[in-house]
Amino acid sequence: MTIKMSAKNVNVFYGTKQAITDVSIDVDQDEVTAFIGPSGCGKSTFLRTLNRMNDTVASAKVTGDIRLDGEDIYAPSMDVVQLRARVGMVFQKPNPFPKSIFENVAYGPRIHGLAANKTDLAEVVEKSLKRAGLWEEVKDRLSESGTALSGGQQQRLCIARAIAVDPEVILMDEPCSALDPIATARIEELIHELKGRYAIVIVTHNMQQAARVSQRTAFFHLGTLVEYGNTSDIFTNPRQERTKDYITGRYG
Ligand SMILES: Nc1ncnc2c1ncn2[C@@H]1O[C@H](COP(=O)(O)OP(=O)(O)OP(=O)(O)O)[C@@H](O)[C@H]1O
Repeated sequence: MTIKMSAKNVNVFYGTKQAITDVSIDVDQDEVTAFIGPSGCGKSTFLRTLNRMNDTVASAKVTGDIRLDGEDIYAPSMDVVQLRARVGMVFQKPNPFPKSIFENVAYGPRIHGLAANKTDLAEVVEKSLKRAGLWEEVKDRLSESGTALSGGQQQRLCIARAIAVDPEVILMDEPCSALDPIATARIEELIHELKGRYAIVIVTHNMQQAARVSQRTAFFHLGTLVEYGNTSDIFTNPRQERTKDYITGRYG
């Protein structure tokens, strides 16, 4: 295992309420990691600690140690804008900007100074849309609004937008929950294609999806990490009773 991100003894509080208790986990560079668990167990909260999205919630407080390639992402010297480019995020509901398809993808590389000129920028946009599996569908209408695309296309546009700034890690928070089965299958295929190039962490409610897309699975319950291991072991031979109860549908 090549560790890309490492979290140690992480706690998250919303005001006085503790949402995550003492979670330690390593995220593999080359594999897809799934976070599963019943509603409210803290999957999204923990995911958001990995690129400091919790900073945007006034009541949220994070303690513990989280590292990206060994670098403390909560260090005062860490540039959070830069961090969120390195650790990109795709949300539950596709959220393209109300701008053209081209601009949705070009925005990040432009503000991060990743393209020297217009030609360069157009290349980055094309490469990102290709990598997100959307290019063929949109290449003739790049100036149309991103919000006019179908839900599944919008989600792939959001993935292209994350890819455009050349991230190292992509966090996906239930990326298919607003999509139909065909659009969902397309995103799952895409996750397979992106694996290896980016470390990927996906939160999902859907255990079949976790089993299909991930190689590592973390099971959360009541704000704690109950079990973390190879996806095949978690689903066929869990060590913890609570994991077994969850995957056999006894609760959740
Ligand atoms: N902004 C917030 N302010 C206060 N409490 C919050 C906030 N966000 C989440 N929580 C609480 O933290 C706990 C964990 O929530 P979180 O959304 O991380 O769980 P989850 O496992 O992702 O759930 P779901 O699958 O339903 O999205 C819950 O009790 C939730 O009510």
